[in-house]
Amino acid sequence: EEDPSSIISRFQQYLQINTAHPHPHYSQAADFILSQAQSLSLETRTLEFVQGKPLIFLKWPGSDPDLPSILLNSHTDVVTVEQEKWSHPPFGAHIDRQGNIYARGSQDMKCVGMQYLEAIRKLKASGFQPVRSVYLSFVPDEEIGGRDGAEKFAASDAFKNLNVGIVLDEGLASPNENYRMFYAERRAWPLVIRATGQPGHGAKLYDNTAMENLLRSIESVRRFRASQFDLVKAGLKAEGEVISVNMVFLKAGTPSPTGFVMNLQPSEAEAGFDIRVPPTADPEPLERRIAEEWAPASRNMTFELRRFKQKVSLHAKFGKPVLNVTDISNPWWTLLEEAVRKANGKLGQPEIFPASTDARQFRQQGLPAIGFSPMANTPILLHDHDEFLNQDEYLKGIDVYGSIIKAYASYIDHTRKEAPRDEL
Ligand code: MET
Ligand SMILES: [Zn+2]
Ligand SMILES: [Zn+2]
Repeated sequence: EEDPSSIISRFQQYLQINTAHPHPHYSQAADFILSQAQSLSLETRTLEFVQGKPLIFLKWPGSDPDLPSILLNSHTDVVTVEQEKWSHPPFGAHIDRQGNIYARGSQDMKCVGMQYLEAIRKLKASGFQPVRSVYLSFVPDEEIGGRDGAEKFAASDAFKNLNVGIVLDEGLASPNENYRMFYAERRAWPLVIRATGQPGHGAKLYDNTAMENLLRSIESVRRFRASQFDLVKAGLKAEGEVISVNMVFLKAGTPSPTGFVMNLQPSEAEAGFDIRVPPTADPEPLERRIAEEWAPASRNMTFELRRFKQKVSLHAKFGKPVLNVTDISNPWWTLLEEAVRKANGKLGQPEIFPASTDARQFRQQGLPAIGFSPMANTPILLHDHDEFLNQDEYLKGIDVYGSIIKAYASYIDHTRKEAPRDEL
């Protein structure tokens, strides 16, 4: 058995590489991952769909190359930090007395990328041989939409040749003892609404100012937000099952240079919203609401709604939303549950991921993708200040992945042919 402190120190090394947007140090991360892969004798390949944005791709060959393979995906980038608001440097990976490791990416999701590798290290040391091939992808740009990362990867011939049968990707920390798992995710709909109006003296009361127009929209957005949030608060819906709307920026007017007098009413005002739409929601009423209530042309308003490219309508074909099947006919689900239990982990009910992640690129191809980050008894700190993960929780997660990878990589279905990919 390897000394846990060397395992933790490798995690710290990865965390210390600053891969925060807008200038992620991708080549440093790539070098680190490649050196880890070499120490594990994994086959390595670097794909660079866009220059400067390497995607590292590793293989542990299985004994039966005809069986669909396992893909363990993780992203190498992290979101930016407000450095001065952290108790410990965000790229220092400081460990405090309780064993909490502080770093941007400690939860989202450098933990997972390293846990895959550490689990493989342990399995190799134990003499385990996979039947199915196990692939690992370390992708760039997830936090900015994945266009130059997972999206191009999932569409590539390189990916098709892998004959992937199941994808694992990120989940979320769980404040209680149950790990969380996700079978689908909400869609991000970034929305900007703009109001224009007559400019004028700050002392004058008149109708149809840009600010008034924008404020009326914001009030309407807030009512809708509350209606959705109430469903969650009442326990009627889970977080991933409602539409969330949060105002994330406001821009209007010119602050007074002296601070004494602010007497200009601006002619333009705008607000930005992070909207997340569950796959179970009908997008049309929301689109109508945006056009008619939140940014009505009748109030001189315009809007920009950037919906991430969606090759397949979630409502296509079956007349009901296409989710990744969690029912018992999907063997990967049951295997995961058993494997987690074997490693002494507990699981909650499958959920819809309330944020968005690269898993959608694979799901859109009809592949089952499970979101899972083994962090129990951990506050949810992704994108927050002082993001941390406890070292014992991290080590436990390695054993959980060891158990999952073992189960997946040795799974042979004797009873029937493997389910074909969902036809989309
Ligand atoms: C649609 S891009 C997703 C970026 C990030 N993972 C988020 O959920 O905000
Ligand atoms: Zn993430
Ligand atoms: Zn994130």
